[in-house]
Amino acid sequence: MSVRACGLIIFRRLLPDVSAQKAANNIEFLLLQTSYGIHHWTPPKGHVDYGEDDLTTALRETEEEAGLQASQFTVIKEFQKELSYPVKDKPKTVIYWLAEMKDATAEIKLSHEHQAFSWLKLPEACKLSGYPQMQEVLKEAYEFICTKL
Ligand SMILES: Nc1nc2c(ncn2[C@@H]2O[C@H](COP(=O)(O)OP(=O)(O)OP(=O)(O)OP(=O)(O)OC[C@H]3O[C@@H](n4cnc5c(=O)[nH]c(N)nc54)[C@H](O)[C@@H]3O)[C@@H](O)[C@H]2O)c(=O)[nH]1
Repeated sequence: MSVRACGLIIFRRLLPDVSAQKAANNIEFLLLQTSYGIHHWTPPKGHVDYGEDDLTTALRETEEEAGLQASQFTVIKEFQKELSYPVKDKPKTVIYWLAEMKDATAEIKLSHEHQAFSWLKLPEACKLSGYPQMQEVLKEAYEFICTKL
C-alpha cells in the first residue's frame, strides 16, 4: 500500500499589486530543511493520520512544522497537485495545495523535524528542492499565481 502525505506550497508576495512582469522578484516560496536524512528541502507536509482527511493533514502539518495557523494564509484549493515517488522501495503519494500568506512578515517556527527554513524566489526554490517533479510543481504554482490570482 502507498504511503500518503499532504502539505502546502506556501508563498508570499513581498509587495501587494506588483505587475506580472515584476512578479519574479516579488513571489517567494517557503521551503524547510529536514534535520534528518540527507537534509533535503521540502514544503511543509506529512503523513496522513488514520481517518484524517487530506486537507486537514496539510493544515496540521503546516502548523506543526512551520508554526503557521490556517488563519494566517489563504488556501487556494483550485491548485492541487499530486506527486508520486518511491521511498525505501515503497510508493509514496504527496498531495499539495497552494497557499498564500496574508502577512509576508509572519514568523516561522520550526519543529525538531527541520533545522532551517528559507523564503525563496522560483529559481532558488527549484534548485534547493532538487527533485524534478517538485521543481515542476513549483513552476506550475508560479505560473498559476501570475495568471490566475
Ligand atoms: N532519522 C530519520 N528520521 C526520518 C528519516 N526519514 C523520515 N524520518 C522521520 O519521519 C518523520 C517525518 O514524518 P512526516 O513529517 O509525517 O512525513 P514527511 O514530511 O512526509 O517526511 P519525509 O521527510 O520522510 O518525506 P519526504 O520529503 O517525502 O522524504 C522522504 C525521502 O524521499 C525523498 N524525496 C523527497 N521528495 C522527493 C521527490 O519529489 N522525488 C523523489 N524521487 N524523492 C523525494 C527525500 O530525499 C527522502 O529521502 C520525521 O520526524 C522523522 O522522524 C530519516 O531518513 N532519518
